[in-house]
Amino acid sequence: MKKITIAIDGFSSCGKSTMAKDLAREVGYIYIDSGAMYRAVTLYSIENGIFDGNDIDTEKLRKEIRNIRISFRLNPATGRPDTYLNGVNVENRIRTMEVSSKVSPISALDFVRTEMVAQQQAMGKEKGIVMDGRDIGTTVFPEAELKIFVTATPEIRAQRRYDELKAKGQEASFDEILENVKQRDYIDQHRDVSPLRKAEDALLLDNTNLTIEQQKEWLFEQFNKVSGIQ
Ligand SMILES: Nc1ncnc2c1ncn2[C@@H]1O[C@H](COP(=O)(O)OP(=O)(O)OP(=O)(O)O)[C@@H](O)[C@H]1O
Ligand SMILES: Nc1ccn([C@@H]2O[C@H](COP(=O)(O)O)[C@@H](O)[C@H]2O)c(=O)n1
Repeated sequence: MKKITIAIDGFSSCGKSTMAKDLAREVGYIYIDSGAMYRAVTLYSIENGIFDGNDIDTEKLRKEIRNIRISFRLNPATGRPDTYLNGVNVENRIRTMEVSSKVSPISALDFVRTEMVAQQQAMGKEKGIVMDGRDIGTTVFPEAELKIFVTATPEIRAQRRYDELKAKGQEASFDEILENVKQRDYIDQHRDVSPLRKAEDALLLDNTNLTIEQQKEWLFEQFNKVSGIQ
C-alpha cells in the first residue's frame, strides 16, 4: 500500500501525541512530535543565556539557530522516541513547567519556525510519517493526505496533564497547568506566522468525552479510509 502523510494538529494537551504515536506504531510509520522540537529550542535558549527573565535575546538566538540540531531516537524501554538536542537526550528536561511557560513566545519567532519547518519537511520527504503539532496541516505538509484537528475543553486537557504528572510522581498544580494551557492556546492562535488553526480540509475531532481507546479507533478508521484509496 502506498505510504501517506498524516498531520495531526490541535490545542495543547488534547491527546495529539497519544493518538499519533499509537497510529504510527501500528502502521509502521515514523512518528514526529514537532512540539518537542520547539521545546528543545526553548531549553537551549534557557540554558544558553538567551532568556533574561521572560525577555528573549532574539539576535543571539537568530545567530545560533542553525547550530541547534534536533533528532529523535527510539527509547527501547518506553518504545517511544526520545528527543535529542545536539546529540544529548533532553526528553525529560523539555517537559518541565519552565519550558512549557516559555515555549510559545519562542515558537512565535519567524526564524525559529523557518528552521524547524525545514527540518520537519526533511524528516517527512519520504512520506510514511505521522507528525503532530500546530501548523502541520497548514504549513509543514499542506498536501498531507490525512489531516486531523483535535480539540477538547481546556479544563479536561489540564486535568489529563495534571493526572499524568501526578502519576509520574511530579509536583503539579491544576490551576498552574490550566493557566499555561490557556496562555499557550492564545499565543499559538494569535501569532503572525503560521498561527494555530484548522486546515480547511482537516477532520475535526473533539475528544472531550472520548476515551483513549475510542479516539484511537476513530483515527484508525480515518486512516483506513484514506490509505485504502491511495
Ligand atoms: N481521550 C483521552 N482521555 C483521557 N486522557 C487522554 C486522552 N487522550 C490523551 N489523554 C492523556 O492526556 C495527556 C495529554 O495527552 P498528549 O500528550 O497526547 O497531548 P498532546 O496534545 O500531544 O499534548 P501537547 O500539546 O503538550 O504535545 C496524556 O497524559 C494522555 O495520556
Ligand atoms: N508545530 C508546532 C508544534 C508546537 N508549537 C509550539 O510548541 C509548544 C509546545 O508544543 P506541545 O505540542 O509540546 O504542546 C506549543 O504550545 C506551541 O507554542 C508550534 O508552534 N508549532
